Amino acid sequence: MQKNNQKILQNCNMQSIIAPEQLKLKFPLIKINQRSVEYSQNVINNIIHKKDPRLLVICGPCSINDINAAFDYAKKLKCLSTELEDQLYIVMRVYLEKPRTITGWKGLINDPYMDGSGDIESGLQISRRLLLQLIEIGLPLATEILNPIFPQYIGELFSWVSIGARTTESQIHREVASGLQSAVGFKNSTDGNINHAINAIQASMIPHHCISIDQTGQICVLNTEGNINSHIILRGGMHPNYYPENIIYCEQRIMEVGLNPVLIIDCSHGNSKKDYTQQVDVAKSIVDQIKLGNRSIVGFMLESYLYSGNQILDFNNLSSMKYGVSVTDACINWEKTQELLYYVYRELKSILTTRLVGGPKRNDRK
Ligand SMILES: O=C[C@H](O)[C@H](O)COP(=O)(O)O
Ligand SMILES: C=C(OP(=O)(O)O)C(=O)O
Repeated sequence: MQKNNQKILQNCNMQSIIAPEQLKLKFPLIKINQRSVEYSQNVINNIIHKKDPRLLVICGPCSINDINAAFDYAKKLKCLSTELEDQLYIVMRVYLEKPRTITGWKGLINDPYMDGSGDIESGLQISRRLLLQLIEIGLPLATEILNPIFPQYIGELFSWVSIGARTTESQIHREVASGLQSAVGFKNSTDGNINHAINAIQASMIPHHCISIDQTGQICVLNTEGNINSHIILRGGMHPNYYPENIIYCEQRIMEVGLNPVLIIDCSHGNSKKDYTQQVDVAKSIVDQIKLGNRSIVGFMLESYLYSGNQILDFNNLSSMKYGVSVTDACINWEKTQELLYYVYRELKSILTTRLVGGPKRNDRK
């Protein structure tokens, strides 16, 4: 038997943490809320399969850095989502892990105190408690899965998940996706390549056998069932890829592998050329394309927070951080978000409900 802290890899030490079932005992998902997560997973799966004509809107801060700000944002989003729910199905972005291009803060789970101490056990506890509170408000939640073990702790709380541009090509992430009940969006790669995401969709649709941990924390083999709710997210790369010619190219590539095209457009990242204000133009282009008859776009993503822009995270001066301003990618503010979603709602009202009639159903392989 190895002792907990005995060095296995030479350049690290180890520390045990709480098992998933212990965390869930401390912060249980009560039956009524479990039903509401399952309900919203179903709604989203129906949108992906074009059985529900509403547009999926995944909207929220680039990362969750402050529980109170997340909560304030969620309350506003809930009111708006209730108002617009006959046309738009709004899901809150609750991103708790951040993949970094080189280095940087890796999110609430990995470093909850934002001081580099990396207290992951506290990160998991704080995150699970927050997620339960957000579900209690009545919002469906979305996240990016980065660490393949974390879904064992919090995975059942999300109604939609993403595999990011930096991990779409990873077999491990495709395996995780194949074991999830919720829809999974695979981002195109950071350079704009869409083939990795299309490969990932196909890989995640079939069953896999892979190593993970079980609810007791014991290492185990997972036998996954395959996920028929996988789809692509166009997030741009070296150039934006939300223009009609990009959409048509992507639809054709997806059809070539025998699937009906289902696309979500990320208005941020490469599509906004990293200028958060341009998210509005991307969303407006999506509206125009839908009005002109596009059937493959089923939703879009926005990076939005209470206040606009972003700020540099200074580990040594946390007290000077501004409330409700992103510490990772820049976001549009709440007022702009609201204005934009009202615009989308107004422009698409009466179009969305009819656009899917006779349209291709995603589920049927061609
Ligand atoms: O959405 C978030 C960022 O684009 C992603 O985490 C990469 O961030 P970085 O390039 O600042 O590391
Ligand atoms: C990291 C993100 O996106 P991408 O993987 O597209 O860079 C994100 O949406 O936070």
